[in-house]
Amino acid sequence: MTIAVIGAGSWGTALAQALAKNGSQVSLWARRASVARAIESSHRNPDYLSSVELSSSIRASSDLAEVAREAEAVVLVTPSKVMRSTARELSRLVGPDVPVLVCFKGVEEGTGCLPLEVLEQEMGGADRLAVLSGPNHAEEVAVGIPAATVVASPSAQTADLFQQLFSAPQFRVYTSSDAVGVELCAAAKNVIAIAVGLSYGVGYGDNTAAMLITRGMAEMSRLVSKAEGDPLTCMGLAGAGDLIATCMSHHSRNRRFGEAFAQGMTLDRFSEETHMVVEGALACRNLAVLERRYRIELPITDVVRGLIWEGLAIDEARDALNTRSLKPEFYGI
Ligand SMILES: NC(=O)C1=CN([C@@H]2O[C@H](COP(=O)(O)OP(=O)(O)OC[C@H]3O[C@@H](n4cnc5c(N)ncnc54)[C@H](O)[C@@H]3O)[C@@H](O)[C@H]2O)C=CC1
Ligand SMILES: O=C(CO)COP(=O)(O)O
Repeated sequence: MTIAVIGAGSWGTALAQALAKNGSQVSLWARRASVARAIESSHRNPDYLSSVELSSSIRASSDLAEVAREAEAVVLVTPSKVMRSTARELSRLVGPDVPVLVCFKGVEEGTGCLPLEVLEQEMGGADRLAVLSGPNHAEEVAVGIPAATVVASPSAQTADLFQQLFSAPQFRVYTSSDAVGVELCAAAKNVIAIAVGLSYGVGYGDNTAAMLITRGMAEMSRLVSKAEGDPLTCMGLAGAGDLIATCMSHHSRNRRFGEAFAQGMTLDRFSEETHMVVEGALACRNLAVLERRYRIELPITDVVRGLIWEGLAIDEARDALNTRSLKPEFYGI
């Protein structure tokens, strides 16, 4: 099949490579023409995963129309903040039955819409849409270190298609019908990873990290239940799996940002220096819409938002969490 991969950052590059190694012809869209040209001429992405030699079945271009024209399926790997504008542009370029897979992680600013909701509004056809998420650091997937992931879609046929396209001995792909659960876990876990990074950054220990991860799971479970996802998804690869990988791995930009922020780094400077996206920094704001809509408490998400965007001090954040009213462990789930 000919697959358009939209976004040539770390994850787009790794997924393009995975598809090409499985026999697909990949057309990779890079926002910057210089990156597309470099991939065409050297079979390496100069800015992301530059040590990985890319398959000759990957062609790159910065012209979205050229990349999308022949596509039999589309894989979206831009930052989440451009989900709607990208979907709108693609709706004019790809046919109404072309399957589309979301691989970015986040919810829409202002509306709290989940990615598949936004895509359905802009491109139509819920059954052709799917989301892929799991404990998958691009740096490891790109070099074939064993990993597993989940593809969720309202349509079993669409989930099966993407499962087939990506499955390899070193990359095990499960399917799920719970797209809502997978999308919410993907957005929420990045916020918790920032909290864990912050906690290590101020010198707290492994007990604190485990507390944040486990109570972060409670927040994810609350969100997923209220949004009528399947709470079991929180126990799976897209939930607990990705939460653990992101909170514990030094590959994680969210965790690294949290550590750096605790030591005085700003979000703008981190983004400028790394040229990488810190999805949790936006998600902590965007999830507040859902927190209000569902009348649930997301206390860790609240303090991360307070720290990054509202001038909350670390000591105030610690106290805000640890002086909450005492309650049974599984209250509100
Ligand atoms: N890196 C990873 O290991 C994984 C990343 N993801 C998700 O994939 C999505 C993309 O992240 P990465 O590939 O890691 O990117 P990255 O952080 O490695 O690089 C940023 C990418 O975003 C592009 N970009 C920046 N502003 C843009 C704009 N206005 N419009 C279009 N593109 C723009 C840059 O050109 C670059 O390709 C994020 O939602 C991330 O959470 C998901 C799983 C694993
Ligand atoms: O989603 C990821 C791993 O599954 C990547 O996490 P970071 O964006 O924190 O690097």
